[in-house]
Amino acid sequence: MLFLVRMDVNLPADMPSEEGAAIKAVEKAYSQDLQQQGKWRHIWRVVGEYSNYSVFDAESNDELHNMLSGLPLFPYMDISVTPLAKHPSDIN
Ligand SMILES: O=C(O)CC1=CCC(=O)O1
Repeated sequence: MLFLVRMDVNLPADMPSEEGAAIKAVEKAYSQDLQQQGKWRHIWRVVGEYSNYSVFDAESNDELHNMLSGLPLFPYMDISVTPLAKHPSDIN
């Protein structure tokens, strides 16, 4: 099952830069592990925003929730999820 996910990141203004950099490094490793597993199919930066659009391939809502809630930046994110279905005009 494919899901379009938008993540808007809001780090606290008073978070020390070293702490922010450390969380971002762990976030990157977490994301790249899921990408290597084929679970996190796409990640695109939203131009001009600290946001991304991603496509996840999860077997269930619960699996997607576990992946998203495990993000190191999860406490600092607003996340919206759109389930995707096959379009009847898709030739693939
Ligand atoms: O930078 C972002 O959009 C947040 C994020 C998600 C995965 C990652 O590596 O960064």
